[in-house]
Amino acid sequence: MAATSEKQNTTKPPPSPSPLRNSKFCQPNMRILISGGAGFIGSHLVDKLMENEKNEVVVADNYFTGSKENLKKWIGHPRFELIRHDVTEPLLIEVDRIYHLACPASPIFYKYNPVKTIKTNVIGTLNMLGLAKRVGARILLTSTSEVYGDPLIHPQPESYWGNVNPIGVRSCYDEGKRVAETLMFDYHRQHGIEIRIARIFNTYGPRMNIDDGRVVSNFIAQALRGEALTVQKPGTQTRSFCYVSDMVDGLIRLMEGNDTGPINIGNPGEFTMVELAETVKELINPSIEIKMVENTPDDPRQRKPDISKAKEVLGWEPKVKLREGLPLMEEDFRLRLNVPRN
Ligand SMILES: O=c1ccn([C@@H]2O[C@H](COP(=O)(O)OP(=O)(O)O[C@H]3OC[C@@H](O)[C@H](O)[C@H]3O)[C@@H](O)[C@H]2O)c(=O)[nH]1
Repeated sequence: MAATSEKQNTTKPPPSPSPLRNSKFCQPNMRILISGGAGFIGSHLVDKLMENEKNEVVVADNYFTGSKENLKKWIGHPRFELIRHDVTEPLLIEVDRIYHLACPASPIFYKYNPVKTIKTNVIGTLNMLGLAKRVGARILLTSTSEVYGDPLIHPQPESYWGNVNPIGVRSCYDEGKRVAETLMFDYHRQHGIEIRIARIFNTYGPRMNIDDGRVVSNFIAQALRGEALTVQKPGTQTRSFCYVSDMVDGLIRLMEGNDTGPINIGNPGEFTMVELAETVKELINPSIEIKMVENTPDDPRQRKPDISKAKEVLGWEPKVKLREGLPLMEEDFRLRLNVPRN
């Protein structure tokens, strides 16, 4: 008997959040939850989704790394709602879509309280999946390129299983996101939940926290303050940087497309950290120094997305080159650091 009802569960379409969704006479808006919507990528996603008048956007954020400041233009808007909420606690609301972004993403912040980071990834994702199951919502998880660890295959396709240290200082994040991906697929297979998984590669743009600790924000803030750019050794390690508007475009395409993923969303332009420092120096402050400093354990030596799948399945590829995106971020940092252009 139990086996039969379990089998039925996998074939049954997920429940509709409300009878109104199927009504001929009422055309309700699409209600979208964004966990972590007050953060850097989340707030840009809010801006884009709010452009569509058929969308109602609900943000749940605990403000650990996000801030109300990022959403100030929407506070009070009739189609927008902001809830102070930590995803490690259950949330009961009716929504059609869930973008599950909540988790500190900068290594400094996710390593600050690793137990909390893993709880956010595991219990937070369970709670969001529980909500998706109850109300029949489609859920997108923002996973990470860190699931590939220190990759031995380059560039990284989605089929690569990764090279991750399970007991290292980064594992609260990379193993946490790997478990989150597992949970997504288990809920999909076991309960028929509609899932989407994006593997986000390094992303930059306006609204990154000034003291976020990640490399692009560090270098821009240092260049504007006239401080030396701190390249962590050896400086030959590579990353590929995606501008935030391209990232948001990729996430929305993935959510509204038909493929579960995982799909890499990132810019394949690859730079060493020395090259990045030289570019920031040239564009923002040619008189500053570049200094080599100690690195942290398990820093991946190379990272570049293979985006063939995103191109084929989503018709997506990034448009903004690093040399175009850096000045846009510089403008925002100048305003916030109060360093006007001479
Ligand atoms: O001041 C700095 C900061 C960082 N770095 C180097 O820059 C590289 C990138 O470091 P970041 O801290 O920006 O980001 P990481 O690539 O380590 O992690 C990121 O990966 C992808 C996302 O999921 C996350 O946002 C984040 O975890 C590293 O090699 C690091 O050693 C510097 O050279 N100088």
